[in-house]
Amino acid sequence: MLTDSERQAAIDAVILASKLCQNVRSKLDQGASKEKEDRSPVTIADFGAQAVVLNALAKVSPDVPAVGEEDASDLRGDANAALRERVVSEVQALVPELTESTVLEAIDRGNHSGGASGRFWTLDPIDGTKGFLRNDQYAVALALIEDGEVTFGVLGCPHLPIDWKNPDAGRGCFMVAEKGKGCKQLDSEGKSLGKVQVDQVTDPTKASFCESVESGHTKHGWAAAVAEKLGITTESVRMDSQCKYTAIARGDASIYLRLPTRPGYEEKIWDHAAGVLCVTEAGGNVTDITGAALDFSIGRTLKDNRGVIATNGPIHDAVVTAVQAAQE
Ligand SMILES: Nc1ncnc2c1ncn2[C@@H]1O[C@H](COP(=O)(O)OS(=O)(=O)O)[C@@H](OP(=O)(O)O)[C@H]1O
Ligand SMILES: [Mg+2]
Ligand SMILES: [Mg+2]
Ligand SMILES: [Mg+2]
Repeated sequence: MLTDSERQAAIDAVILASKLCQNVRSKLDQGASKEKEDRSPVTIADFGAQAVVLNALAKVSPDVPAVGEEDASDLRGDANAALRERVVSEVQALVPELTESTVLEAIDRGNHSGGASGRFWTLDPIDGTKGFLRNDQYAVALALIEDGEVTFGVLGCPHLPIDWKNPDAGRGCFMVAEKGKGCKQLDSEGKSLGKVQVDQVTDPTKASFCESVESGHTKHGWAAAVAEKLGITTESVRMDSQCKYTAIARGDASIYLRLPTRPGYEEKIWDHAAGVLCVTEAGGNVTDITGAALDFSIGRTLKDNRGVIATNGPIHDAVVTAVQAAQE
């Protein structure tokens, strides 16, 4: 069971980490990022946000481990000295008492392997790093998993319009979902803007759908074929990161398709845990492309699932059927 102090610490930590990300984004240069072994990008903000969140959680729940995307070994050694110094300096601007060694220690708290028993946090310090670097959407995603089930999630979307239809009216949305208690939206000060709900579309031809910007992360051609089968005529909305889950939870869109680009890819638990709970607690449904529930109990990845389909609920079966029928 989530305690009141864990709930508040998690929300505060995601808001603080989002501030760090926005600070870094205002001064991005070539030295602010590097390529990881898998050739994906990581920035000083990914490391800094992981340090800020896992340091805060260590204070409130020291015995609860964490599955985090980033690893401090990417920051150690002489070759990474300049990047490391910038990470520490960004963290200290917000949490002055942290030192280089406590920053690295906090990042390393994310090395847990996950699994089916007990409680652990999972954190994606920046989801959609490519979007972050493009000045586009990104998310700070934190969830609590208890005995293999996602029970709590905080999804920070620092650049997402509070009102999708009115992007000039302010940005920065923080979604908080708790199993059995719904999903609410907070502003960047942590003030509640009320509960959110998925849209009520029951006719798939009236549905709108969203998908990743990056063609390496989802098969755009397959999604276009699904839309055609469903009779959807509006263009897809391409958006980076778990902000797509926010879009479904708030009723900005009805369908999020993440269709595998290659056979061996295993989706990571931190790429989905918080977003999935936001959608289900807002009344929607999330499965893989076969219609099976996502299994967060088997380690750091969703290795028994392929792809993701998130919808408002009533149209879910029709979307799964169309995804199967449109498979190349
Ligand atoms: N091949 C493949 N298939 C599916 N997903 C992959 C793949 N490779 C990477 N990733 C993960 O995609 C995460 C980014 O999410 P999105 O695709 O929704 O955002 S984006 O439009 O690409 O920016 C991204 O998360 P971050 O690394 O946190 O940005 C990756 O974990
Ligand atoms: Mg990454
Ligand atoms: Mg991610
Ligand atoms: Mg990430």
